[in-house]
Amino acid sequence: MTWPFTKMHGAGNDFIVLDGVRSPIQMTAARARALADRHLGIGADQILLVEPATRPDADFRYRIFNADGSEVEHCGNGARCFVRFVHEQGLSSKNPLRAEIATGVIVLDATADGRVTVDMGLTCYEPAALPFDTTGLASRPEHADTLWELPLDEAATPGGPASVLLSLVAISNPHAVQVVDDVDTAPVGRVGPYIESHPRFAKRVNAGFMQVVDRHTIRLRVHERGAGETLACGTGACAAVAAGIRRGLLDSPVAVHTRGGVLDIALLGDSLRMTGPATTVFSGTVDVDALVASLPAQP
Ligand SMILES: N[C@@H](CCC[C@H](N)C(=O)O)C(=O)O
Repeated sequence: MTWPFTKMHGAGNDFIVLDGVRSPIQMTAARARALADRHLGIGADQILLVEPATRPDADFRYRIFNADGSEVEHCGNGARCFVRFVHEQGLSSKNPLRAEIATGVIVLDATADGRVTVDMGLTCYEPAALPFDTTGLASRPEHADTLWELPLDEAATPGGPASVLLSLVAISNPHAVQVVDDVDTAPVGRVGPYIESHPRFAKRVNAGFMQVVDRHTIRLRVHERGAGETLACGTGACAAVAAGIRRGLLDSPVAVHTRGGVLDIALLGDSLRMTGPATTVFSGTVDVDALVASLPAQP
């Protein structure tokens, strides 16, 4: 099965984008893993699949698969690349576009300066929305936010703090955000995977580490569920800004400095708007089943 693909990135968060409109694509976890493999495949943080919409109020359906093969609810940087892909491939010239994601419809607007603005859709701060099991945990109110104190395993943080204070945000997908003094020295590589797979998060979680620079500027690193640390995470940037505003640390708009570039986030009423770049890198074709067959069997 040979598929045409386009390699894209949004602030360094990289994607393989597939056109499931002109010919249907059967994505499986094994195919997504093989495509995303950085040594044996094409390499990507996520696979994006553009399909015909299944509801009348959307132009297309937009599906997202993490590098580990799991299908997820949302991807902010990917949403910007989705718009650029649809326009460049001639699938539609409409702007703004309405894209169906797992939890509803998001609105995407390619702006005159070559960037894309995404209205990110529903945001929820209830632990049950992630879901996160709060049984027996200490909580602390901070302005409009509730912080949850998650004990850390000594093995995950040798010599580090015994617990971490998390803001919980669901932007269709789940995020746990903590404030750190300096993102460069934050233990993202050790604590990120620990939080991602903590049993209290039944569907795992994206773990954000936010350094507040001033009331309109943060630095951010995100250990993404199913992909590891990425150069930028769009939904993670929105979650961090929402949490920072609710904690009384930030005011909208906020410039989010990631390792791959800057994302601009504004909170308008209840709605988070993210603006940032979307870049096409190259196109090609791939024999996906030959790729799957060439990979070592999973244990
Ligand atoms: N890179 C993304 C988020 C992709 C999905 C995430 N890893 C999850 O599992 O929820 C973004 O830009 O938002």
